[in-house]
Amino acid sequence: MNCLVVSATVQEIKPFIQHLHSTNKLDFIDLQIDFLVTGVGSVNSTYSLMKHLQVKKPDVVVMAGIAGAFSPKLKLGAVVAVKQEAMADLGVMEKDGYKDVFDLKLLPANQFPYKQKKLVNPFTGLLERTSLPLVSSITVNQITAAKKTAELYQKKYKAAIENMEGAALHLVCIKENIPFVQIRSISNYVGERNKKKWMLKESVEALNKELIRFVESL
Ligand SMILES: O=C(O)c1cccc(C(=O)CC[C@H]2O[C@@H](n3cnc4c(=O)[nH]cnc43)[C@H](O)[C@@H]2O)c1
Repeated sequence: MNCLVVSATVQEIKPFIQHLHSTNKLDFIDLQIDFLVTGVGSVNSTYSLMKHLQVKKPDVVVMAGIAGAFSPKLKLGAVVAVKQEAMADLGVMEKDGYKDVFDLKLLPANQFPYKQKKLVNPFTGLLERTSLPLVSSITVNQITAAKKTAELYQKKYKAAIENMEGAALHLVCIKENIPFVQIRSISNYVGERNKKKWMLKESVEALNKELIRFVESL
């Protein structure tokens, strides 16, 4: 089995890479792992993923990264799997409020690969296999720093977390019919721009613990 592990930055999967170098577990199982560090954001991740898929078709793609949470109900360092993504900031801010591409009728809400405006992971077996809480996520180009925007997104998309690459993974893998899963660890709360409050080290540690457990279970 070929597994592609994808992240926006190398820092997010460094402990996983170090673990692979220090274990001989993979010598005894049929699992080959490739890494892809895409750079931050949907444009970078779409390009990198498509470029990789042109030369190699993995049996499973695992995106691993940190994320912001909308509610303190999700604790910093908690690890979740994403069941669906929405592209939250693709639209227009008008006098009477925010309209996304679906509100603007530029995209039909159920046009493949969208289902009710969302990019839903159809590989439910893989999601269950993570044994992680399943959440709804939004993907943004700009980290949401304003409380008002955070409230707008949370209300409109009923999202628990936000990140900057997930929708690209969902769109590419659904369209290419490649099994995938997205695992995220909570590093900060959305709307809070003080990076000193981000629990980077702890969230990366928690993320990698789950990533190792999941990949070794494949
Ligand atoms: O500075 C570091 O040491 C460091 C270590 C690991 C990761 C980073 C990043 O900057 C990762 C950027 C990545 O994180 C996602 N993210 C995290 N929080 C949010 C958020 O509140 N809103 C949107 N995205 C978030 C995002 O996917 C970025 O690609 C730094």
